[in-house]
Amino acid sequence: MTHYVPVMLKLEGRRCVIIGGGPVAERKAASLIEAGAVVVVVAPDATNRLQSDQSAGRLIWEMRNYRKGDLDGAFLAYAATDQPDINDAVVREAERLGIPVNHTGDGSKGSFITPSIVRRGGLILAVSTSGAGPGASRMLSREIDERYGSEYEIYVDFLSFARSVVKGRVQDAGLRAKLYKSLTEMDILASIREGRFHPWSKEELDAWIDQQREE
Ligand SMILES: C[C@@]1(CC(=O)O)c2cc3[nH]c(cc4nc(cc5[nH]c(cc(n2)[C@H]1CCC(=O)O)[C@@](C)(CC(=O)O)[C@@H]5CCC(=O)O)C(CC(=O)O)=C4CCC(=O)O)c(CCC(=O)O)c3CC(=O)O
Ligand SMILES: NC(=O)C1=CN([C@@H]2O[C@H](COP(=O)(O)OP(=O)(O)OC[C@H]3O[C@@H](n4cnc5c(N)ncnc54)[C@H](O)[C@@H]3O)[C@@H](O)[C@H]2O)C=CC1
Repeated sequence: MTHYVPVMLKLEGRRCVIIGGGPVAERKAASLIEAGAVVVVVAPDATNRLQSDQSAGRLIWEMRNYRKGDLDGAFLAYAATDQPDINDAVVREAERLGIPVNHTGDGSKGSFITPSIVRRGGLILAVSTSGAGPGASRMLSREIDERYGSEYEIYVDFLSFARSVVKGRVQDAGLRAKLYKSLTEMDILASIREGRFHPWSKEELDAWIDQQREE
């Protein structure tokens, strides 16, 4: 089995090209749109959702068959047609251009695959079976969805705010490490769950940093 390496891509403003306009293309497009990517769909027909996304200006739909050159300038590519030969040709073009490509009809032919995802704000929990069983990935992520509630979004927001203040204020790497460690050790999640948590103000954080500095 392929040993995949998960990465987190920042796609805002980047051109992502999907060849194909069926339900699978629709699913990939939805997550790219959410990320603020410049989404281009090339297909002679498209699902209702893709069409409404095009009408609303959320994606560009080239209403025609794939042709070589469609991946020019792309940061990421998806081969999502129901035609194995076409999907293979898209992968060949992407490989030639050095663009990461997802082959939706046979994951092992592309250079990346898509996990099933649960999001809680900045927290992302991704599940993949390395292509072995997409349905199983979906099932597992539904279990995760039930297990991890909205408190994680508040928690991650808090961490993001607290760490950015620490980063801006504390030059000493040793003290920064100590502060990060105590942030992770505080039982913030429990206090959010019990309704005891209130987001810290900048002043409260500053006071906490000063207190930790002295200890
Ligand atoms: C390799 C991969 C390539 C890629 O697309 O990146 C791939 C490939 C294939 N999927 C197939 C079928 C199905 N895929 C789903 C669903 C999802 N598939 C996704 C990812 C991946 N699918 C990548 C590997 C993920 C991993 O590592 O586990 C998810 C997680 C993410 C997403 O697509 O966004 C999304 C769930 C999103 C969610 O809801 O959370 C369902 C279930 C359903 O639709 O309800 C079925 C039917 C049931 C079944 O077959 O299990 C087939 C057979 C086609 C055929 O034979 O006709 C292939 C081709 C092959 O086998 O390679
Ligand atoms: N990766 C995944 O999660 C899954 C993958 N699949 C596989 O993904 C493929 C696509 O699935 P669906 O979206 O359900 O298929 P679909 O048959 O509904 O849609 C195929 C799309 O490809 C377009 N197309 C066909 N020839 C084309 C060409 N030459 N150039 C551009 N577009 C072209 C069609 O117009 C249509 O929009 C299938 O091969 C299926 O085996 C299926 C289920 C899940």
